[in-house]
Amino acid sequence: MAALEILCSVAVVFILFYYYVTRNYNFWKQRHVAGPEPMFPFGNFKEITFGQLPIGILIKQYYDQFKGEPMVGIFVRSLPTLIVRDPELVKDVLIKDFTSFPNRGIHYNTKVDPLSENLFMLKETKWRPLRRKLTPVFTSGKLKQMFYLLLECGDVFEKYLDHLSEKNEPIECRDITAKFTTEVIGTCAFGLKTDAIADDNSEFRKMGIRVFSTSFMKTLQFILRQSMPWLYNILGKCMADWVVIDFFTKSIKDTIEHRKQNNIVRHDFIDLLIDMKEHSDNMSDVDVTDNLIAAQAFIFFVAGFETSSTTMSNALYELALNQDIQDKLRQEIKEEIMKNNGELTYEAVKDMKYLHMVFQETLRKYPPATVMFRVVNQPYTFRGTNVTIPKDHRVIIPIYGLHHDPEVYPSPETFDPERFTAENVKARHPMYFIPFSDGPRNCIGERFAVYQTKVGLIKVLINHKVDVCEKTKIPYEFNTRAFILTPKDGIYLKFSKLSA
Ligand code: HEM
Repeated sequence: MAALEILCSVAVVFILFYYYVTRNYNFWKQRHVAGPEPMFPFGNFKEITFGQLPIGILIKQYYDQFKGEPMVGIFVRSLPTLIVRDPELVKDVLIKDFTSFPNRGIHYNTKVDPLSENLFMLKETKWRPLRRKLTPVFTSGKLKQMFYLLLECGDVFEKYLDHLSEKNEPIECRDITAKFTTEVIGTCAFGLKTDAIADDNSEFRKMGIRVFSTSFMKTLQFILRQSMPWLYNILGKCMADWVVIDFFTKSIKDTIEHRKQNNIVRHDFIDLLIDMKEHSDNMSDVDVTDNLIAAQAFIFFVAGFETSSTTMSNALYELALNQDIQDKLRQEIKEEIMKNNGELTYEAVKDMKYLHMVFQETLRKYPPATVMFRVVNQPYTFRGTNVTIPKDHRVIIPIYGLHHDPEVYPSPETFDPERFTAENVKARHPMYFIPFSDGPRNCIGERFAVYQTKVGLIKVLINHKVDVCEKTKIPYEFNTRAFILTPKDGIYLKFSKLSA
């Protein structure tokens, strides 16, 4: 009898759970939006739940499957979510109708994680004044002032490469490029000499690895934060990585104190953040505390080092596979430096047109952020359609799908910088190339990323030839669990010093 009761209870719980998860599965049918059939209990996210595919690649499969549709309705487990395919509608979401889509829908709680009070996570009311204050930090004028810091890091990197290439062994590019970008961001965002390039025990490098490592606890924390925010608010503090939080908070607070006491001016992010604190007028209800400053420096570090280092590694990988492109690029680099009296200046980098094409093609083929999320803050009808989504529903911008659309980029897996001649760019809808996104909430660090990545590439290519070797995986597999598009294993290449 007891067994029967238990069985009945289990059946009732299962039926309730089934009903709860599938209650919305008609959502897109009712709105006549095409999409794949959802599967209980994963919706259309089975591969993500089991870590079988990177999110951008799964979304690209739906993008390809529903060719010709302006949008595709899917279910993130039980949550109706819309993939926006049509580039005009993408433009509406990101730019024209931004007032309806200002948020990414990431839950955060500063009591649980003090560094979550950052530009990437904040909701519109706090985000707007902060973004307005931080935008001048990234102007070309400010970047020009900071360029000498990039060069200093570039010089250390170049020496390190000389030393490594002498060993004549395969070099793991993801590691060396991450050391370079850690040093750059550490220098610019924290005002510290991180020793990330030369010292394998650099604390900043260790923290960088720790922030981007994947673990069961991190996945659980992410799922909890997004699916059960109330429970995250209770348990999140125990799950947060306090080693990372304490390290970054202390580093930034110590630096600010040291600068103030010694009247140090370096024209880097820290100076600009201190300035923001001292002139915190027009910040409406935002209280500019040391913690808020630390959270911004932290997000510059997190959003800036892995994205740029992965881009550098991917560019080197493609250049090793395409020696003609590498030769042409090196030729341009040498010519532009010669034109500037043998110096690598901000202007010289700006004038390297072919480098820009290689950089863009790298980001087309390997966009580090493969999708973007937005949450609508009021009922919204997509232009030219009868499709209305209610407040608080999510949309996905399929960056990887758009970048790999064969009708826009024939043979999308071929690496071809010529896709980015001025003429070819003009002939395409601009929303088919959005590695940094677009509109008011795009990547604030775009300009910085461009220069950091280019200086790193120049420093490698000016004196070294990069080749594939026996350890190079062609093609390489993607890491299916990381949010940023990264290779599963390292990118091993051979570096040979060129004669002067
Ligand atoms: C190749 C390098 C990079 C790529 C591909 C990249 C891409 C992106 C993308 C796609 C977004 C989301 C935009 C959206 O949702 O519309 C973003 C946001 C952001 N990125 Fe980057 N990023 C890069 C480097 C950097 C760097 C170097 C920094 C800082 C120094 C940075 C700081 C940020 C911040 C703070 C945000 C949030 C902006 C906001 O919400 O207002 N990123 N980035």
